[in-house]
Amino acid sequence: MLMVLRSLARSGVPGMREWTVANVLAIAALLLFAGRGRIADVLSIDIANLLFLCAPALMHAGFQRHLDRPAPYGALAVLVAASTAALGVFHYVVDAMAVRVALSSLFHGIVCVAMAWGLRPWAQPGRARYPIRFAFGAALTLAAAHAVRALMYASHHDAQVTLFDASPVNLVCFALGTLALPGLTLGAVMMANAGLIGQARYAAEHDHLTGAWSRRAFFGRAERAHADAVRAGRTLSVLIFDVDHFKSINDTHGHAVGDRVLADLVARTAAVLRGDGCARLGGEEFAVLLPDSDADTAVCLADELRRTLERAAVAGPGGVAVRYTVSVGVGSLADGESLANLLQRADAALYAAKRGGRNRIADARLVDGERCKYATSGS
Ligand SMILES: Nc1nc2c(ncn2[C@@H]2O[C@H](COP(=O)(O)OP(=O)(O)OP(=O)(O)O)[C@@H](O)[C@H]2O)c(=O)[nH]1
Repeated sequence: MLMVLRSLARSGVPGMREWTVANVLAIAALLLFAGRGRIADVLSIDIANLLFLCAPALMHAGFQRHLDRPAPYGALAVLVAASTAALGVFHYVVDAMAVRVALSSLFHGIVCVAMAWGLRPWAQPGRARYPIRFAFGAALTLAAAHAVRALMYASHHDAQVTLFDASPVNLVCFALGTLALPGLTLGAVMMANAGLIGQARYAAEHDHLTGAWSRRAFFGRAERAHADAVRAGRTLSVLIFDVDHFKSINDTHGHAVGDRVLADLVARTAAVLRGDGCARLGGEEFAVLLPDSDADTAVCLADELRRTLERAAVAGPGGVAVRYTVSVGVGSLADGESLANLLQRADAALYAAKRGGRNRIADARLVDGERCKYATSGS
């Protein structure tokens, strides 16, 4: 497990450092426990117990950080310190191993309950479900097992117990101790992997600058929307639009202001056309799919968008308001039409709107070769 965690060390996944240190401490603790009788008691009992308490505490801190929550280091440190002090009392004042085992299990049980509560799957919207459920189940199982173990040892506190007797109880506890951290770590690695896959998918499907769908995602979504519309006999429209004279905005106000215009355009488009979201096809060209919208509705929405953007402004150098406009091509799916043809007609309509003077929309139904018989335009 440690090697698996090491392979993910440079992934930048939040919580990875805590999970790795937890595993190192647990291994060190188990080695010290195994040295009982051969090395000093302070190492094989006190230090080993301390490290063994720190391991689940760090696992919990790692899960919290992974879930974008603050790690409760203060509370965990107090709990570890109090438990270590109590373990010290039952070593140096009254040497009672059963009580030490019960206390250690009580600590593990409490931390595992806190861990399970932090991982509760119903409070993690937007995360891959299986890894969260696995880690939650592992934490809950461990909490229950430690609770049983704590009760068992607490009720036999006067019995002479050693951890290395081949009794059934010890075997169960040994199996628990061996599988506990790997089980939690497996959950952590699954969550880390799911997070990395999610990030990679987001990066592939979104434009970094504006947050709009990427060109690749747009074509995937358009294919699905087209297939749905054909199968159900429903309408489908598409808007393709482009910032007018964008080069001159860049040249006049700088590239950073041009970037701001693109981000502003995407945010405003999302507010006007809630539908499928805006996609950046490249440069300053964008598209929006409008499922269940016929041509007339799409023309109205396109004009609402054009008017909204015409009124918009972003801050330029020295606080100057930089305005921009768009030209829009509107295409609506005809009977039996392919997606490629629909997009090609919407694109042709966009260029008709550009030729018509910009800051206007052109309806693909009315574009005939080089001529566009109909376009709505701004002032
Ligand atoms: N700031 C910024 N500029 C970009 C980005 N991508 C492309 N551009 C610029 O967009 C400009 C596009 O210019 P043109 O294709 O000539 O189009 P235009 O000036 O908008 O003219 P029309 O479309 O005909 O109205 C180029 O200057 C590109 O450098 C970007 O991500 N950020």
